[in-house]
Amino acid sequence: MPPTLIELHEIPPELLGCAVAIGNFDGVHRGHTVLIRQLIELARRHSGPAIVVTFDPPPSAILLPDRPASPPLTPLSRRAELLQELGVAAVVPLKTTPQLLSLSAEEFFEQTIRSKLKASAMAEGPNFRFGHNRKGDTNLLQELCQASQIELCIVAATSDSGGMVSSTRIRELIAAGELSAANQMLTQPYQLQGVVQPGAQRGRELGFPTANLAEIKSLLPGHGVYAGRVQLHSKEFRAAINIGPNPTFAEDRVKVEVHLIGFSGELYGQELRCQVLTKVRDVQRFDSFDALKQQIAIDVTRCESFEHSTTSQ
Ligand SMILES: Cc1cc2nc3c(=O)[nH]c(=O)nc-3n(C[C@H](O)[C@H](O)[C@H](O)COP(=O)(O)O)c2cc1C
Ligand SMILES: Nc1ncnc2c1ncn2[C@@H]1O[C@H](COP(=O)(O)OP(=O)(O)O)[C@@H](O)[C@H]1O
Repeated sequence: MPPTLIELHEIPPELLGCAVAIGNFDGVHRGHTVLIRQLIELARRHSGPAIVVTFDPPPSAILLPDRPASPPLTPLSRRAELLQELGVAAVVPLKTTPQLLSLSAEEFFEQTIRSKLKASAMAEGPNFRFGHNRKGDTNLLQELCQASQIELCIVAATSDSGGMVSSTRIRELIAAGELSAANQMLTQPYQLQGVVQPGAQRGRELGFPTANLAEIKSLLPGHGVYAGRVQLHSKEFRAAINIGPNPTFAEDRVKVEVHLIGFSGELYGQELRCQVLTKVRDVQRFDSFDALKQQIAIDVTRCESFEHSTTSQ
């Protein structure tokens, strides 16, 4: 477990008296960044650390067991990493059990915020809900905090031209292949992490070997060819990524295939992190091996020259 992830029953004394934000923080988007900045300011004023309490798995996985759980934008370790980069001292993952979810809002506040963390301050968004059946809202939180002399800061939601910045909106955009729009809302470009496994060994014959990623624990973008970036051995490579089947070879299995532009070497078994920046085109069936090869060459040129721009946050 990375050092930023700390279990609630293992909180060291130096983390007590912290400023706390509670939530899923999936994706770690621009709205989360605004809230975390406020949290860090609170922590500074109270001379304590800034801590995020999150849920593993997300409560919806327990509350709606019949609905197939959509993979997260960020697995817990990535979420913790991004939050740490924003200045959070530790992330406390609460094991989401039916018992945890059956606690009333008051019990949850008493047990977690007051007794275990001895929080001095809290920051939450206006939609924050807590306790059994999501009964607790920001009004109740305000009352509980006041009674315990915990400073509470309700941070206004961040919006853009499409509405409120939210993990749900980002998830929908990613599933639809609209990575540029999704990335505008994220703190860092969307990342897939996986382990390179052998494929059909066709890529090298095409002149474009592709590292096939397995064990990906986050939401897959909709099928398509994407421009991306890979950090490998402290060097950055542009990448051309194919997410989807290989219809040219009548292969239906969905694969995530990453061609690292300008790299040669062996990647089997290695863990690879790949940022997915923008969609270049849909996956197509080509009439011949050569037609596919020609198109991939065009894709690679486009992906190589794609400049990812971030809005100032
Ligand atoms: C940039 C890029 C674009 C691709 N586009 C398509 C496509 O449109 N249709 C298709 O059938 N396969 C496409 N592929 C996938 C190739 O068919 C696949 O990489 C090749 O069959 C190698 O498979 P392997 O890694 O299992 O050996 C693309 C691959 C790359 C890298
Ligand atoms: N530029 C590159 N991009 C991706 N993989 C590469 C590259 N150069 C070499 N490789 C290696 O080649 C493998 C992919 O070759 P490929 O013929 O597509 O085989 P496979 O079907 O097993 O993926 C990768 O897993 C990696 O080990």
